[in-house]
Amino acid sequence: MSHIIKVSGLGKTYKSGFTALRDVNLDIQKGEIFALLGPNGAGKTTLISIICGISSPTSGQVTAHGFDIVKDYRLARSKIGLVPQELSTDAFESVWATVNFSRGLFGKAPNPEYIEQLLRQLSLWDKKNAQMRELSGGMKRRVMIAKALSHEPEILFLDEPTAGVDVELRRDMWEMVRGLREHGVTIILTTHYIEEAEEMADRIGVIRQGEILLVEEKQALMDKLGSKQLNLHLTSPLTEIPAALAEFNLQSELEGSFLRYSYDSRQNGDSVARLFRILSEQGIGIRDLNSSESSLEEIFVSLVHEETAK
Ligand SMILES: Nc1ncnc2c1ncn2[C@@H]1O[C@H](COP(=O)(O)OP(=O)(O)OP(=O)(O)O)[C@@H](O)[C@H]1O
Repeated sequence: MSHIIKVSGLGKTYKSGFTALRDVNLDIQKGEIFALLGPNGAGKTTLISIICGISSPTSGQVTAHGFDIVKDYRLARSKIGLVPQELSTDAFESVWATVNFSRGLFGKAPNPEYIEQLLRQLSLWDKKNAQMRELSGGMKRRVMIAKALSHEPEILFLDEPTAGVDVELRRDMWEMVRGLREHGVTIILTTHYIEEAEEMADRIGVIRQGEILLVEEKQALMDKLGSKQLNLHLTSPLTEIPAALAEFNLQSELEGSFLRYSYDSRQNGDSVARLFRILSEQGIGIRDLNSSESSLEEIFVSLVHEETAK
């Protein structure tokens, strides 16, 4: 896959003197769903605002579809749709009018067929003549997405798309975003919800205090999520781990009175049962046991915490 957005050495210091982004480097691949995770104030909106040309960078460079977002602003911006955090529309405008108006803002010729297809895809077609004030919160959000896609961009930014949205609607949104991806749109979303990133993203980026801490395939993070530890408290300490147990890569702790077995909970098959069988064959008694696992949430919290402690 080739990249559709390239962020290089991006820095942002606001007029107040506050540095919101430091040396951010990020490639977004064409056709992916990328989730940017980070606590409040981490710099997510600042980063999106710079890529979308709303705010200017202090240093570094961003290209969208090969166009520099400062030097070739119009061309770069024409490739991007943005759904901001706050919903802002004219209450008395119809859905049809407001979406067509957004398209016009990009200097694009009217294309009623495209707008119809868009509204159908977002399950808004039967509301096309409704005024914005007559719509539910979820429908308003979908109109914001239709507005963002009205000029046929290839990249869609969703800033906190499901903040304050109920569980059912959140699932609908996820479904819809997946549908957009199937239509070839590259999607970058920011979220506070780990679950949302787990559910939706191909890759996850974590940002904290203006710095990107990690960018990883979701699957790789899920593999960490699947990692489990089984801690065995033995009846009597072992001086060494018997060769018969070598396949388990056990760690011996507290002078042999504890054994720790780390395994992938999704691919472990019957390894725990086998471990117990061999322990019993070897005459190794177990006084007590417990197991623990790491979740994406824990990985995220510990990453963010580590940085705070620095
Ligand atoms: N115009 C501004 N002038 C000075 N500081 C600003 C300005 N806009 C944002 N900041 C600061 O920059 C930091 C990053 O803000 P930003 O809105 O990018 O964070 P965020 O990750 O989007 O947060 P949230 O999850 O709360 O939306 C914050 O500390 C914020 O106070």
